[in-house]
Amino acid sequence: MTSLTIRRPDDWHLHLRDGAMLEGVLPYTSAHFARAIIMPNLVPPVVTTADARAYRERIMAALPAGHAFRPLMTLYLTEGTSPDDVEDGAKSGLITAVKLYPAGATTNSQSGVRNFDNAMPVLERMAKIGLPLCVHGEVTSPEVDIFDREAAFIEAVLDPIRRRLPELRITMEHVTTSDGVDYIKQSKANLAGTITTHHLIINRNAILAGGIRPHYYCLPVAKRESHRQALRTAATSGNPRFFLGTDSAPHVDPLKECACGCAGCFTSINTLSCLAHVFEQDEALGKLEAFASLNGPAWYGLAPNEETITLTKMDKPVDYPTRIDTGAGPVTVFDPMYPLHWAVA
Ligand SMILES: NC(=O)N[C@@H](CC(=O)O)C(=O)O
Ligand SMILES: [Zn+2]
Ligand SMILES: [Zn+2]
Repeated sequence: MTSLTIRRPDDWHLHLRDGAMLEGVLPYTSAHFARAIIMPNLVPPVVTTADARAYRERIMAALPAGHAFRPLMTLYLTEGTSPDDVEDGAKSGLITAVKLYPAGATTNSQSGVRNFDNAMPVLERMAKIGLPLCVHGEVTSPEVDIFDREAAFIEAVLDPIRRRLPELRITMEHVTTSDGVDYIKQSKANLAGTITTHHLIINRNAILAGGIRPHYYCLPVAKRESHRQALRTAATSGNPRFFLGTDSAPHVDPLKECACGCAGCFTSINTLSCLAHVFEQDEALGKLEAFASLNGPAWYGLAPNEETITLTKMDKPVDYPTRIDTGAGPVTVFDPMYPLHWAVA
């Protein structure tokens, strides 16, 4: 197959940041994607419906002329979040989900949840009104090995929350382990998972073997090869519980290439080329539309996009920049370590 037309995709987990970085990265997402779930981990975080409304306006102001793009806003769950504010935001149509960061788990998560009991009133309200919870699923205890933090989270936090509130709809974000895949597959209802582009492509060797490569460092950290294989199988299976959340998370190069570099891979520019490559390799190009364009909207109760995009396989590799220049500084583009031949027409 040399050309593939699918419904226009959506990105169900995206970091756009703010200010000059927002202006620099948004056009790459809005060029290909119709909608995206916008992560609220700004500094300070997007905590209230008023914060989300103001952030949405800044995103719309940064949108290039002629791009149709709908940001789906989220609220950053804190122990002080008001259930009424969440319900108002959801009922007004502004808020699509609430995001749970265990405090200290990842970039700008200091204001996240420490004691899950304190978040229960909000979670109960969300279960009542059918508003999904997106979770960064890693425990933060220093005793737990960083490669085990996702599996530990499922047992220590996610499963207990689901037992307490079975009606709560939960999106397990950026699943990186076979434990996560199995847990989602086994659950009867109200649980789905997003998978990033980069976790389908790299395992932990990319970060550590032959030299330390900070641009492959993200959270949850990439795991061993068997986990990557499990993610590939899940993504290319067509199972409606799994869909694309790129977790494209730009940081300027000086903050990645230093003694204590930030976590995050910037993939929005070449995600669709990477995905077409991955799905073709696994003889599953016919399932790409389900993963990128159908399963996500179905989970969030939205219609799939009517417009389409066409991916074409070129003889010569597509020329992506190594890095882009934003007003905030240079940002290195995710390198899949092989040439990409699929291009978005
Ligand atoms: N994925 C990452 O490595 N980083 C994200 C935060 C997150 O999604 O955990 C970021 O905001 O930089
Ligand atoms: Zn995360
Ligand atoms: Zn993220």
